[in-house]
Amino acid sequence: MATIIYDDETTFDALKDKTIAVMGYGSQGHAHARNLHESGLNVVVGLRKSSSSWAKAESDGLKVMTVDDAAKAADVIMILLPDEKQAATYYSQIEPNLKAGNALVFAHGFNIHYNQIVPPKDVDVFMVAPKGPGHIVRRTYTEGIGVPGLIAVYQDATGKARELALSYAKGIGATRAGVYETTFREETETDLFGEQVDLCGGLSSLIKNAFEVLVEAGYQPEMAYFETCHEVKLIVDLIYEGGLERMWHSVSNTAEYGGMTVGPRIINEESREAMYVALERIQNGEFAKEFILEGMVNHPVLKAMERQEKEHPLEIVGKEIRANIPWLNKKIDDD
Ligand SMILES: NC(=O)C1=CN([C@@H]2O[C@H](COP(=O)(O)OP(=O)(O)OC[C@H]3O[C@@H](n4cnc5c(N)ncnc54)[C@H](OP(=O)(O)O)[C@@H]3O)[C@@H](O)[C@H]2O)C=CC1
Ligand SMILES: CC(=O)[C@](C)(O)C(=O)O
Ligand SMILES: [Mg+2]
Ligand SMILES: [Mg+2]
Repeated sequence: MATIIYDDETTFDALKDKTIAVMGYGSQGHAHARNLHESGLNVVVGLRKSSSSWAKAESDGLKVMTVDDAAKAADVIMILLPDEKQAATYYSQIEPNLKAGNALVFAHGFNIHYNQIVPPKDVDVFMVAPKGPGHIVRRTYTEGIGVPGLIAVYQDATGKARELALSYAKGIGATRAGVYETTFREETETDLFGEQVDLCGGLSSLIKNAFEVLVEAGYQPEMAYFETCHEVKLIVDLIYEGGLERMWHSVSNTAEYGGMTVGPRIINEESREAMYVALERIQNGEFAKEFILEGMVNHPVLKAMERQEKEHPLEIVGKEIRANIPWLNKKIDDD
């Protein structure tokens, strides 16, 4: 079983005299930088000069510098750039500015685990990985709660890496929900598996296929949207709060019996085999290689798929429906 660390078992001591550079101000970057800053820690944000987030980070009260200057100024460097861009930026702007005893930090183990970044031996390398999207990391922090986090130490040059990781996790609010100890390998492989098979890939594919079947069978797209997409959140909220048990308790007996008998026929042995194939491609590095190469040629496949997805009837009708529900569709950056 995992070791879990909570808020009252941690302090800011390891970080209180350090400068933390948060590289990137995207989904995770804005959340880490703002939460650490509001936790009273010394934060600078590293961005490229052309970044549209530069002004935003400044208006959020943060000090912004180029990646190069932020790396120079910092003791602890958290890399929150897109995974496929980290290695190039690391070798050109971060590594030349690393000093012995600095710490290099990641929110996902991809670049270390798949050998894209090979840090010098005289720095700490560890991970603080929130188990949730950056915008939720930010929103929950402001609500006085947090998203659970993982920590892992890859390299402990100073003997302080674990303590630093826990202070950092406290600074972003993760210890409020509990921090779990893991390894770079375990985090990387399970995180990729989760987002491909279940959370992002599996779920979106389930929604789209169910929507298409209803529409192809002649039902109105609005009915199909509510049934296959909108209600997912309401059902997932119950599972999130109280497990499958609370969800089965809350739905009708009809839904419970129908769901329990038909569900396994939909996500079946064939799907399970596909899950094993996905896991194997993660474990043997094939997925990582495919994704890195895709990034090196400027994402032709990803861009095409994003365009196709935007044109999907589910997205068209969904947009119209959400526009009529005032509390939906607020800009994600509003939180
Ligand atoms: N998204 C999430 O919720 C989660 C992400 N993670 C991990 O966190 C890390 C960051 O991911 P995420 O937050 O999604 O990233 P985003 O794509 O949301 O943000 C990337 C940031 O990096 C900046 N950036 C991109 N290229 C460069 C460059 N060459 N030089 C300087 N800055 C650059 C972008 O700014 P601009 O383009 O304006 O210059 C932007 O601020 C990844 O390791 C990811 O796996 C972990 C858990 C969850
Ligand atoms: C939000 C999260 O944890 C993911 C799905 O792993 C990611 O965005 O990479
Ligand atoms: Mg994840
Ligand atoms: Mg991920």
